[in-house]
Amino acid sequence: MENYDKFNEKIKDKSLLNQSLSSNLQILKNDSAIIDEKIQKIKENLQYNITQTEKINKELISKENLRRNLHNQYQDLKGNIRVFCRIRPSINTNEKLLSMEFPDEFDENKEILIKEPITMEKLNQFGTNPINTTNYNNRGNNYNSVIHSFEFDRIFGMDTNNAEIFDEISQLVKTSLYGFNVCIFAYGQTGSGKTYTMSNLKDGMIPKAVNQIFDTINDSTIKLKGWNYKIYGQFLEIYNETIHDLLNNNNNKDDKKKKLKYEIRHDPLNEKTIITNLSEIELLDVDMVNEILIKANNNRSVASTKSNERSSRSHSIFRIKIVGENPMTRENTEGILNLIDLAGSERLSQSQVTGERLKETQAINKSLSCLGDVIYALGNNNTPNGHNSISNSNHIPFRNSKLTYLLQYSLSGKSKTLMFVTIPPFEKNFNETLNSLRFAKKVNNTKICNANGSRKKRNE
Ligand SMILES: Nc1ncnc2c1ncn2[C@@H]1O[C@H](COP(=O)(O)OP(=O)(O)OP(=O)(O)O)[C@@H](O)[C@H]1O
Repeated sequence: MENYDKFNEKIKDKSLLNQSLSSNLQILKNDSAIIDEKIQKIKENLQYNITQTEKINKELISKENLRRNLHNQYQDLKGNIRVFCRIRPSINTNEKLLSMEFPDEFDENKEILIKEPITMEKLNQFGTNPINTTNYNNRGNNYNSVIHSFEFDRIFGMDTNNAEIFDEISQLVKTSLYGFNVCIFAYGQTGSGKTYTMSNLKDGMIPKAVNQIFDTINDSTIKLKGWNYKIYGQFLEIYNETIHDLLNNNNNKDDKKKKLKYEIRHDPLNEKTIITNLSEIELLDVDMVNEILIKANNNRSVASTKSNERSSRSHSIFRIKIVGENPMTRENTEGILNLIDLAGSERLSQSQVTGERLKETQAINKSLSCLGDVIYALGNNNTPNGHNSISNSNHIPFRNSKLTYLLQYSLSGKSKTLMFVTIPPFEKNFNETLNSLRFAKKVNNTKICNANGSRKKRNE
């Protein structure tokens, strides 16, 4: 009997335990249902957020593309080939100034008028019936003087400084961040201010352009949009149709011994160009550019006994490669900004020089006229979207000089070109000034496409 009671007691305990367990199980089941419900809600929220992020990313890409397209269209409207004329100031000299007239920067009219200095020879030549005349009062005498007129996109007078000039080209520099190739040339006779415009350490176009590129890529909005950029620099010289590396003095000294060859190689599929063996430096900040400019200048001096003469007789090209990557939008860009200080444009008569000087003269004459021919041919070969096309081109003579061959993909396709024609302010330089302006007029006088594809002819 006692055992029976104990047995009953145990059964009672177990049933109590069972009851407690099943009620706990029920609680757990309820909790689990609540947790499942919460997980489901979190999943739904997550899905909603993913969809929203995808939507925002798509909007971001399309807005970024729209912004880039608008920027590009704005640049297209200004023209794919632009020419700016810059007049150098007269410094510490009593040289007689050339008589020139041009509008101030706010004037719509962009014409420069240059009065031909009167010489007895000219007076005899033109007599009293010149083709293009005006009254020119010189020391009380009435002379008829020829006036030459040229029209450019901008004309900068003697008191314009480099910073004001850079303001005008800063938008163009920006297009290289968007994967465009840009060429900025300085063309003019020796001493007209090409190097001052391009490479002046304080505020030349090279340090200013690099400064702007760094400012833009370090801007927080660019980073927010997901873009990372790397910047690389090369500095080369083309002298007598031969390439020299201005960032590697050993190579220059040992060129012959080591037979290092700097050859231009094109990749037509990707429209990219490399120069074999040429040094390339990753630019990490703007201070590196000043070091590069000083180094390049020293290397130029090593290559020649008379450094000034060498700089006048060769083309120097600062090539900045801007590589952009956006993991958010899975986009990649690569743009090249070429800043080019051309050899002095003064035309030495080939009959008056011999030997090394004759070779130099022929090389400069050939490459500068080839540059003019190429730009002119490209200008007449625009596609309806305003881009120069090589594929549907009539023959464009890129191969006729190292300079144009090297710049083939930077002058055509998705590219922009700007030329500074620099002129000195003196009467004594009149003939060369006229030659420079005529060359620049040929470059500027190309048919260009505006954004809606219609063609207009300039400067007729
Ligand atoms: N806008 C300017 N303001 C002040 N000085 C200038 C300006 N332009 C040129 N110069 C000065 O005039 C001189 C000749 O200029 P620069 O060396 O730039 O000429 P260049 O055309 O590059 O000549 P080269 O073909 O020999 O290289 C230099 O002493 C330069 O500092």
